Amino acid sequence: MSKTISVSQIKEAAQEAYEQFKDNTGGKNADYIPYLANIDKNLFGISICLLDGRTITLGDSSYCFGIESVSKVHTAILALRQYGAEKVLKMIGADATGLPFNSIMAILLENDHPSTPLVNAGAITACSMVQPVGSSDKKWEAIVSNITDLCGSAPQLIDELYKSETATNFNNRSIAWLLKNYNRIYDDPDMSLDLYTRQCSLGITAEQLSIAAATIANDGVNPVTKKLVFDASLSPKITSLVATVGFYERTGDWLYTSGIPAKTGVGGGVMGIMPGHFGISAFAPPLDSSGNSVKAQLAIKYIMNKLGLSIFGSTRFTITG
Ligand SMILES: NC(=O)CC[C@H](N)C(=O)O
Repeated sequence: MSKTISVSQIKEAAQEAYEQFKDNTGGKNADYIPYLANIDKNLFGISICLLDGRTITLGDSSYCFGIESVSKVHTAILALRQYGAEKVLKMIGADATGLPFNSIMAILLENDHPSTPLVNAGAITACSMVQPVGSSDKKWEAIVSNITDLCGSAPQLIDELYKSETATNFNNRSIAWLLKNYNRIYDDPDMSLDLYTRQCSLGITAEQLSIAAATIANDGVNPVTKKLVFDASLSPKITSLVATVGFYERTGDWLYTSGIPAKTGVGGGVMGIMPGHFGISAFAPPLDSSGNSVKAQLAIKYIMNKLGLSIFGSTRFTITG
């Protein structure tokens, strides 16, 4: 089957989602990172980036919030760019853990690898892999420049968030050293943890995340800047990582109900990839018990279902207008 979807239908679906969920009061801000507990819980933005570079934005889509775990996708891409798909599979893995994002149990159960770059353990490992190994400053430059390429504009470090997170990241410190115990940290553990914490503290907008998602959906070419960010062969690898574990222990429920691979962060952002068609992002701080934004989930699900889209469906669709 094939069908055509117009840009105005996409805009209408996004507008309806925004209206329908903007007053939803479900969920609660992350409170284990003090900075996030104090963010205005009413913020809500949606952004869709089409592969011709146009963006459809609603609400607080240019509000700069903590990227948090969505950055795991970006740095996984950097590791893939620097090492290639096979080495990333060997050095980190590409499996679901079925457990919360910060699980120590997951490492103990799988001590042969940290499972995936999209949970805390694998993301800290990915930071340890970033080249040049041994230089914190140069590694940081590479991380920021990769995120800038993907988003088409630079993220801004939220210093208060970085301090807040550094002062409270005891669980992640245990993860870094446990990984060291299993020879799964490829640089200094404290430096790798600091890079991970800093990248989570980068401020980003929903619009920027939708552009990054569209770059993945567009085989590595940023649809806004037209820059080739990564080799096209990496796109399906990235999307498969996101599909497998983007919502941690709730990933199956998410894919089943939304039909789109997406990655969440405790800052309230969600970034979804519709390969060959668009990138979508929504942002709202209150989270469910797994650390996934309640309103962002509702909005993206609504848009996908309203448009009748799913990466698992056989319908081939074209966007027109
Ligand atoms: N799920 C998330 O967004 C978690 C990110 C956060 N920086 C942490 O490591 O706990």
